Amino acid sequence: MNDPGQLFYNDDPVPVYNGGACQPFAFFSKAGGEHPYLDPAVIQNLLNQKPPAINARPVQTALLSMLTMYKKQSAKSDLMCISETGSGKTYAFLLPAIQTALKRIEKNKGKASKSPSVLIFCHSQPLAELIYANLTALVKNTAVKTCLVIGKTEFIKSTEFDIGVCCAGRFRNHFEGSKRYVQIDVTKLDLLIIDEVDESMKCADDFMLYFEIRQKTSCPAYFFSATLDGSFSLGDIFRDEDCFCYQHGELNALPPTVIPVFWECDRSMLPEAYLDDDGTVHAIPPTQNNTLLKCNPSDMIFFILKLQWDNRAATKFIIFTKKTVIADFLANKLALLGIKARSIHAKKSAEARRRCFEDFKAGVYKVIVATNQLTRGIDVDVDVVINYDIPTSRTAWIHRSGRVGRNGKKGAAITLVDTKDPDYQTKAVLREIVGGLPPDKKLPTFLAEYLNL
Ligand SMILES: Nc1ncnc2c1ncn2[C@@H]1O[C@H](COP(=O)(O)OP(=O)(O)OP(=O)(O)O)[C@@H](O)[C@H]1O
Repeated sequence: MNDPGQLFYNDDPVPVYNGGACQPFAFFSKAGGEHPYLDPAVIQNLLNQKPPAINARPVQTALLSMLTMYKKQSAKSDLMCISETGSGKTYAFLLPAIQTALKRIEKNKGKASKSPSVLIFCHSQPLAELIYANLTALVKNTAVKTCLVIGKTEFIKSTEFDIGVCCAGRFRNHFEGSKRYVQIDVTKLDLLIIDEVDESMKCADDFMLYFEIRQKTSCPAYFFSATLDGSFSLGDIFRDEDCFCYQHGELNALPPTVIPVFWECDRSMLPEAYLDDDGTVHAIPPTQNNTLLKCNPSDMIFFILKLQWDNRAATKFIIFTKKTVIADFLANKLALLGIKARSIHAKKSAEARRRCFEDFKAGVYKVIVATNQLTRGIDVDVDVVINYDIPTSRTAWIHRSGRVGRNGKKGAAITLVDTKDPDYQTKAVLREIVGGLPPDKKLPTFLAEYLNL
């Protein structure tokens, strides 16, 4: 977290306020003094967060520096911002978004704008809901009007808002407009923000929408992600002739706060953990020096949870799996074994997801079983991530595992590996995952043998 990262303007490294005597952005609140960029109400809202945001994270310092030290250039230029999972990118783009909207409101002398000043796009509804919750908390007691434009909600009736948080599919209806859908005018946009850019650009329809928006406006666009693996095209959407880039941490790697762990499982083994007729849990605790012996993956998860709880090592867990049906199966199996768990995936409503997160925060459930839809951007306080299966790409594994080790806190990411899995693709992804680990990371023997390393 002490590493300030590096800001570039047209490939040249440029300094940011990162320490020494001159650090107006290291703190959001300077006792007795006005912040050089942020509105006092927004600062108060940052301080009211739980826990309060008092110090700016490096990515936030860099962006605020860019907007003030290089005001003329940043008024026109795009930004590509790559910073590790959990490093604070959400506030890093929300703060400029809010200030941009406030500037428009001031220019309009408080009169409502007929079209948005800032649009923030992200690839999934749960992420949009989370960003929107952060946004509404930060604009409290300001004149900024916000709007959530995502599927499975009512169509918006008015375009008189300043900042919209959107998913491309629903936004398309309002972009084109019709008798049924009010049309959002993007020609007056002041700032376009695309979060999880590498994921968003992989979908052809989303890509086309961003392309069309960029054709209609000359405003700057900011792109954010923790990964950028080259498996997608930025096309003309990122205007790289005059641009800023920021990077914090190693590209496409886990932050050092995440400890990756690999455990061997065997899908063909019969269940060992079961509940008998009188409700007693029978489990053969397969441990040896605190390491689990091989068993089937759902039992493995039960034993991992027990081991961690018995040793008071961790309290809250998120388990990832590729399939909705497996997420439901695992949550049910854990519940049968007396562990309160909830599954959360695309087939659940926004309201069910919101309740699940609230209950999880309150400690009603200690375990969430999620699908890939929750892989990116989701910020819940967990100690351990368990990868029940190997995801479809190394970047997905980084994002899944990056749900721990956030905001400077340490956490473990356990990946279950079935060495009998015949799927060539899974093995190839695992090889990429292992290849991207720090060179001094010691691999368990079973994994090194399985991958012929
Ligand atoms: N300045 C700050 N002070 C205190 N907490 C902060 C600060 N900035 C961010 N946080 C907290 O750190 C956590 C991680 O931030 P955030 O979700 O923005 O990370 P991210 O970089 O977007 O991660 P990901 O790539 O996984 O989406 C959040 O809980 C957020 O509230």
